[in-house]
Amino acid sequence: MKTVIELHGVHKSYQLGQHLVRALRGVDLQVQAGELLALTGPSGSGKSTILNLCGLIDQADQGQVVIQGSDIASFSERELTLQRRQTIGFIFQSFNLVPVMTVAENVDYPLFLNGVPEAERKVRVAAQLKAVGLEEHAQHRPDALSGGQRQRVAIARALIKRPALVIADEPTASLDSVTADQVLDLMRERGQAEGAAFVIASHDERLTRRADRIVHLLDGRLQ
Ligand SMILES: Nc1ncnc2c1ncn2[C@@H]1O[C@H](COP(=O)(O)OP(=O)(O)OP(=O)(O)O)[C@@H](O)[C@H]1O
Repeated sequence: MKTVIELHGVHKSYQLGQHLVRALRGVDLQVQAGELLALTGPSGSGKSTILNLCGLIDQADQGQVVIQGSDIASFSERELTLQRRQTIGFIFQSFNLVPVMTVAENVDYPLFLNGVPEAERKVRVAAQLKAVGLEEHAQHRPDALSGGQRQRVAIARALIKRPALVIADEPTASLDSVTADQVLDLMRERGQAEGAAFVIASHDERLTRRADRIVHLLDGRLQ
């Protein structure tokens, strides 16, 4: 199995006024290709901080973050941005779709940013929309869709660039329970089909039932 992302002895603190908040206190974590990892823990335990580090949005104060064998400390800002664009897909609780773009344009956007030729983009977007069951909504705008359909668009957008890693922050928190089940099944199925590693922060028990592995955080440490 190929390791996609590794955290070694990671510490991260935030300065909050006069206080230093120790969000992570020595975290070791490795996620393999095709694995779905659920990150659980109470509010404030450090889940989002781990997602931000794995998503190369933030950097550790101490310790190493290694993506596909490269320590990110060796990356320039530009290399970090490129790595994020090419290797990592993001799924958010509130979908974060672009409201003035159609469903197809939202899904196409990461490929456009990565400079993929238009003819190839069209084929890949059509295939990805079909895979998430939204081909009939390609020309609709997100506000014409249900919450579950919007999250399917977000899944298609995250997977369209064939990322090694998908980061998801509470992806079912805005969905009713039937829709949440469908979205989770879709993430699981598409993730396995595409061979992407998923790191998902969630309190949702349905997710933890479908995960390959569950890690529990408490006060910035893995239990
Ligand atoms: N930008 C920031 N500035 C100051 N403190 C922060 C910042 N981001 C996070 N923290 C603090 O770091 C700790 C860990 O926060 P984090 O958001 O990672 O937890 P979480 O487990 O994701 O919580 P939740 O489930 O509520 O989203 C908390 O005490 C939080 O207040």
